[in-house]
Amino acid sequence: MSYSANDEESARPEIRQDAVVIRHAFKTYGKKKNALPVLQNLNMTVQKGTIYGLLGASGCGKTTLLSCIVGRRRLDTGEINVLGGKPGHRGSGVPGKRVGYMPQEIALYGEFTIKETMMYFGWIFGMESKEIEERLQFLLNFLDLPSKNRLVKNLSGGQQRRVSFAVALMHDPELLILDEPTVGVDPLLRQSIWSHLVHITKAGQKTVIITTHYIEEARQAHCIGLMRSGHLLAEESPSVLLNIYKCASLEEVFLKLSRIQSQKLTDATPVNFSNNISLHSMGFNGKKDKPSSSQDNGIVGLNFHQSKEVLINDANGSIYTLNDESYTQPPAAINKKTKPKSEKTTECTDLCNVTTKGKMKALLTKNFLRMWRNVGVMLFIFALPVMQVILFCLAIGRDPQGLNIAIVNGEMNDTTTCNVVPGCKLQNLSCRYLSHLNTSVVKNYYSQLEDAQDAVRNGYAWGAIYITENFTDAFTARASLGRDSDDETLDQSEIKVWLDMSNQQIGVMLNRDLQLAYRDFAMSLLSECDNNPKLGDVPIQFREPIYGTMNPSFTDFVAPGVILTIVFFLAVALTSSALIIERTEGLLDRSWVAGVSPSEILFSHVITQFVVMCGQTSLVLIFMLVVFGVTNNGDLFWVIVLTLLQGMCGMCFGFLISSICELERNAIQLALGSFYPTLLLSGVIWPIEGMPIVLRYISLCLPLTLATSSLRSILTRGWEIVKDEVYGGFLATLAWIALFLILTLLVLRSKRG
Ligand SMILES: Nc1ncnc2c1ncn2[C@@H]1O[C@H](COP(=O)(O)OP(=O)(O)OP(=O)(O)O)[C@@H](O)[C@H]1O
Repeated sequence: MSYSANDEESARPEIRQDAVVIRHAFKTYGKKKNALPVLQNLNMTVQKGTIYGLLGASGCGKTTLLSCIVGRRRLDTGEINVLGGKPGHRGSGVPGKRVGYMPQEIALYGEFTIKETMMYFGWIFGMESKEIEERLQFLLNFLDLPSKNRLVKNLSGGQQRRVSFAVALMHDPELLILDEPTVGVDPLLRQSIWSHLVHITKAGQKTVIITTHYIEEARQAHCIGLMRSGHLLAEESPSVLLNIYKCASLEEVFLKLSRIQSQKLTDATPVNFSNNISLHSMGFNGKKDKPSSSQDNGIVGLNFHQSKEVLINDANGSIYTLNDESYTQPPAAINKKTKPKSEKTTECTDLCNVTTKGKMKALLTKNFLRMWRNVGVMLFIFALPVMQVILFCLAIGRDPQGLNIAIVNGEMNDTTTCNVVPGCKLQNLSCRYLSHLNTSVVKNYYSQLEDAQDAVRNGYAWGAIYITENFTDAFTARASLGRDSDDETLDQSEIKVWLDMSNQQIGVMLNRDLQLAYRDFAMSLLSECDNNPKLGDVPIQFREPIYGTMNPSFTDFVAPGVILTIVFFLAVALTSSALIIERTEGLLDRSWVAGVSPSEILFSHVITQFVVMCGQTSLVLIFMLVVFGVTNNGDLFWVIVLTLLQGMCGMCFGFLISSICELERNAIQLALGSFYPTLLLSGVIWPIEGMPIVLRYISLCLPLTLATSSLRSILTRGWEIVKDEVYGGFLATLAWIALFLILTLLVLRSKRG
């Protein structure tokens, strides 16, 4: 036998306080000018201690209305009063623990067990673990849930909905808002859910607003709001509705009212339906609402009765209208004193405000537990920076080896032997020169210049070298005659080179090596003959450099930027979808309604990701500086601090992306899209001094640029923090962190409203 709220009707006190009062509510999504409002001049009154069934076709605005009641969204215009306060206002307790909200989507963490789910929400509501355990046991039995240790993702759809329902019931809230809780639930359990709702409202302290597509089950509600296209067509107790419309089912009532509304829209004239009962006509002052301008324009508002209505003022002060003799029962839900109370909440005591500490405990546990449950992903997250550093150090900055050179040496008897004559012997000087070419070069001998050049043309060699058959004589004559040397002597004493300069790095390196080989050759010869190798050297003396080494490596130049880029973009990757995943699964909404603020959510993610980032930063620095021996002449402390700060900066940038983007793929595109411009413009792989002046200024405005040059100065120059180029990088990074955080909070707040 069904247990109906209306069975309790007679036992109820007639005058009740209002739990929810909404007046003249308008709400539009998107651009207000062109869009049709989702809520249109909607009035609603939910009495305390009742079940209010909100019924209506899909898309009529039920969820929107509920989200305004729980403070998740704001009305464009109109007034809303929930539990004596305005939702979203400090001290109202809404959103917060006064409300239990079950959204339409499952909105649960799939990788949590039922118990962990309850613990998370229980802590957010400020409950003690023991209290949560007790409540959990009751809910497991009541909702016929499987073992509390089962993972939510492994439950059936119906079981997941029941867990979601259990979360809403967890803290025994004053106002329970349930968006289709009985979808996918078997009839027996559906009945027991309704019985429970009737039971908890019996004492008059708890209020339930419930939406359902099973219209008939709403017969058990104390009051029903029939909604269509953003209007409330009727707001009455089920028995009164059936009585007035002389229908056998609520479904019929709804169809009848819908037809009337459609007809009115077509006729653009007021419709007086047969019995002329005012179903919903009271304003805050207990008088009939003045027809709104929309009604004047022929859009149906709340009042179907435009005329012939009789206002009844009963002995209890309740006001209702009646023109139907068959109507005997006074409407239970109409209260004369429906004016919303002052925004200052009267009932929400300090107990309503759960401390940030409790919520942070819940949020941090949740974040770390999620990581732990995805341990494979976490291992990858730590392995990734190590792989990147190893690949960078192995693949970048080393001199190319095994470069083929095609050599035609006219002084050699055949193409296979080139005898170096040691000491001060002026014989086979070409071979002596070639012996100074370093080991990165592979010498291939050819007899004809044409063949050597063809080898370069066909990609078999990076350069062709041609030495004449009189090279030694001509070279010796040139050295002894000096300015008196004739052109032929000068020409014959030259080593002629044709390089493949299509690869700038290899071409420049071969150019350098060929010239260095000549310097070594000349110095060794003169040291043998004149005992003074300096005569053979170029007359520019490079003394020991003030910073760096005589042979600087490209790795040392790029490493600071690479360290920061790896840490920055790993943090971006880690955080750029963090909020989106929660938002798309409805979890963020649920946490907000439970009373968690955007800053608490953001802060909990910052702490969690910071821990991960510390691990990543340590690994990057250990592999860069210790394993691969990248130069560090500075203070390791400041290197660590700057790297961590850059990680923080990347993390905050990720949060900003995450808060802006609705879809994960958009966030990924934005994160990836920002990678290359940042890498190219931040002076990581090329000095910004080489950029056009405009780009240079743009470069200085990027988060990595000043930090990179700061870290480079610490590592290679060993500069202290007091140097402006060094602390400039720290200050710029801090400024970026602050900017990203502020923007994220602003975006989150605006989306919450
Ligand atoms: N975030 C949003 N942005 C734009 N339009 C939205 C948004 N949320 C809802 N709407 C639109 O507002 C209207 C009402 O949606 P709402 O979800 O409130 O309906 P509903 O009555 O709860 O539907 P259902 O019973 O199917 O859940 C729909 O036309 C929907 O497309």
